[in-house]
Amino acid sequence: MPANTMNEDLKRERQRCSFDPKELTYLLDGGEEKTEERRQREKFFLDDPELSETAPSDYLSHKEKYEHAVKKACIVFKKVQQLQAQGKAGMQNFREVLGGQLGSAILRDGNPLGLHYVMFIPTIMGQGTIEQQAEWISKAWNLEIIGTYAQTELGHGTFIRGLETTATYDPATEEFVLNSPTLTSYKWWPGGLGHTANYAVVVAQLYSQGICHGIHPFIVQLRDEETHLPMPGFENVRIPWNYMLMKNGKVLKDGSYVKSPSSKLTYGTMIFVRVVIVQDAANYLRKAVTIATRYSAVRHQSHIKESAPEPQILDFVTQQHKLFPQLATYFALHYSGAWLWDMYNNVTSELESGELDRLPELHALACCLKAVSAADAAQGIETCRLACGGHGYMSCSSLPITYGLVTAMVTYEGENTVLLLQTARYLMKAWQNCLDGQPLTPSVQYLNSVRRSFGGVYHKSVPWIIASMQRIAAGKIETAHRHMNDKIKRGVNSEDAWNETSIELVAASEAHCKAFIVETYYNSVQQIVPSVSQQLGKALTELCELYAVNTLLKNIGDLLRYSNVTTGDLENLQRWLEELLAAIRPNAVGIVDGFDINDAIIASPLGAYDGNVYERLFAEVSKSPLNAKPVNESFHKYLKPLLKSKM
Ligand SMILES: CCCCCCCC/C=C\CCCC(=O)SCCNC(=O)CCNC(=O)[C@H](O)C(C)(C)COP(=O)(O)OP(=O)(O)OC[C@H]1O[C@@H](n2cnc3c(N)ncnc32)[C@H](O)[C@@H]1OP(=O)(O)O
Ligand SMILES: Cc1cc2nc3c(=O)[nH]c(=O)nc-3n(C[C@H](O)[C@H](O)[C@H](O)COP(=O)(O)OP(=O)(O)OC[C@H]3O[C@@H](n4cnc5c(N)ncnc54)[C@H](O)[C@@H]3O)c2cc1C
Repeated sequence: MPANTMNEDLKRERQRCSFDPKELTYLLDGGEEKTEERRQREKFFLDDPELSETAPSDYLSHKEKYEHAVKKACIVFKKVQQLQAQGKAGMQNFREVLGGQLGSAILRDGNPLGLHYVMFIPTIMGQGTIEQQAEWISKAWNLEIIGTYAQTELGHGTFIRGLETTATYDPATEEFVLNSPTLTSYKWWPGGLGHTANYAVVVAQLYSQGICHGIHPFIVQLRDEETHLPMPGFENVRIPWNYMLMKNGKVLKDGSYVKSPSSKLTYGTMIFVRVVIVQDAANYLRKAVTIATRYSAVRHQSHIKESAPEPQILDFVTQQHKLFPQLATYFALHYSGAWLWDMYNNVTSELESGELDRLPELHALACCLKAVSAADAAQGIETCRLACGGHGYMSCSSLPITYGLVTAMVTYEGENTVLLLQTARYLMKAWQNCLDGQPLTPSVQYLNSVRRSFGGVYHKSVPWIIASMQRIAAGKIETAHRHMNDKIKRGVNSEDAWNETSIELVAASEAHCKAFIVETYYNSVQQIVPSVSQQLGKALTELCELYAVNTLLKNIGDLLRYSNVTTGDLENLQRWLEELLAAIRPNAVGIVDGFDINDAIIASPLGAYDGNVYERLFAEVSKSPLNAKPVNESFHKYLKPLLKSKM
């Protein structure tokens, strides 16, 4: 590959960008100093020869992939420890390096230590007493033990009250006896459970004095700390009394049970991971859209005008319509995720002082935001893949693997439909409160004002779109509430009525979440614009407008159903969409440059900063062992005899 050459199209794109991409980078990182720290941190890991790929892992066996992953995870861990010793890394960096964008670039096939940092340690922090934290956290932090989070069983993932593993307290020995007696009670899915972890937080039904007290977390040793041999299986495994995490519900030594202030505090780790997923989904989407945007600026194909040369495919408006909403969606999820993270931290400190009031609202928002961000990021990444034509299908483009990672988010940490129904539960209560004149929490305040007016004359502004989306959400919430209550009045019991109305409940929940995202995104941009250059402010505003217009236009049916919008208004919206695509076009490459994703994290010949797509693609395929010899052995073994026999 020619060294140090920059693709001419990308050079031109960079010259025409109206703002300085560095300004966007600093904004996203939280300042120039933070950008420098991040870049140094990335360099520290990515420049390590032991961590860089010698060959793409696609050509390794399953076993080899696992072994490479463990080796790299250990190197990464030691390097994080070095940073820690220099005061340059904390828990957040562990998560970033071991689970986030940087981690997934180093450990392309998954991180055997991921659950240790993302769930095992956070569960001990959130569910353990001070003494338990003191005992376990430092061991876990220093990797003297390796943990995972074992909740899901072969028979149950969603319905955790149905878990079958039991933990029965034996006051005579002051131990819990854990049992997974059936095939369906096998712990199934926990990351690292197979070969890596030697401890787990096991979620089990607690029995004491003959009474079941529901699910609780227990620390269980899985493997010998020296030999790593598995401990005897899950039949009557005894663990000491203080291995039950007892910050919330407790069993006293005599076996009496002390209830938690809320049984849902046991579900705290799930809220934490859902909150983290929103940011993570956004980051994967920005990686995919960086690849597809740079590729679309370099790739020339077909004609717009017969008389002109083949254009960059980014000049096709349909291509812009595929990619620019993904750029905007990244920002929408980024700002909503940041908002949710703040709320999570505030509510968590309130919980520490015994205030539980805001937990239901946090749960409702975390559920729908996790569901919508995972689904939209997955769909957006798939759109980016398709936007790269055949080359997007290639594994080396990194788009299929990125899609694979994000589509898993739709299922884990609460399957999306199930989570949207949790939010719907909250919305049904909110609507009832609204009807009864009861106070509403901030995220559903809009129900009051929308209930008073279903009107609103079109004007070309994001606030009009927010009001329209709130109208749609309120309309859907009202419809689902009314239909469910009609059924109940006709004698259907409330559980069946819920199930029969669940399509509308899920739709109401999604609409509520989309309205929340647009509003949060808009408010964030409004706050940012005065503090950045006029050019960047304009670019950020255009993206926000695009997200709002495009989201509304994807819901034309709902808009017609729940508002007094006219067909003329819809035409105005379509024109606005097209104007925004044209306005964003010159800045598209600048925006993805502003994301400042290191080429080693991009890991795609289609999306490198220099735009040498074809040279890099060629170099990539030449790494395949299949291309090492001109004739593969299988020709002599199988094809040749077959060809001969036909003669
Ligand atoms: C940079 C780092 C990147 C990190 C990226 C992450 C990578 C990690 C990779 C993989 C991790 C994957 C790990 C897992 O998947 S672990 C397993 C996760 N499992 C789940 O999420 C299970 C989903 N199921 C549930 O959450 C629940 O069972 C349920 C669906 C909510 C139903 O529970 P239950 O039947 O008990 O509850 P009800 O429906 O009856 O509701 C009762 C009331 O409780 C409220 N509720 C429910 N959950 C919570 C909660 N978490 N917090 C607060 N309140 C909660 C619910 O709203 C009801 O309230 P009400 O007032 O209406 O009665
Ligand atoms: C990659 C990956 C990693 C994971 N890591 C872990 C881990 O580390 N630790 C761990 O404990 N678990 C882990 N899990 C398990 C994960 O949390 C569960 O798979 C998830 O919670 C979904 O549960 P399920 O598989 O039982 O799906 P199911 O609940 O069986 O879902 C199947 C279908 O039934 C529907 N459904 C179920 N209940 C309802 C309902 N009440 N109303 C309407 N529809 C419903 C769903 O919408 C879905 O369409 C992981 C899973 C994956 C895929």
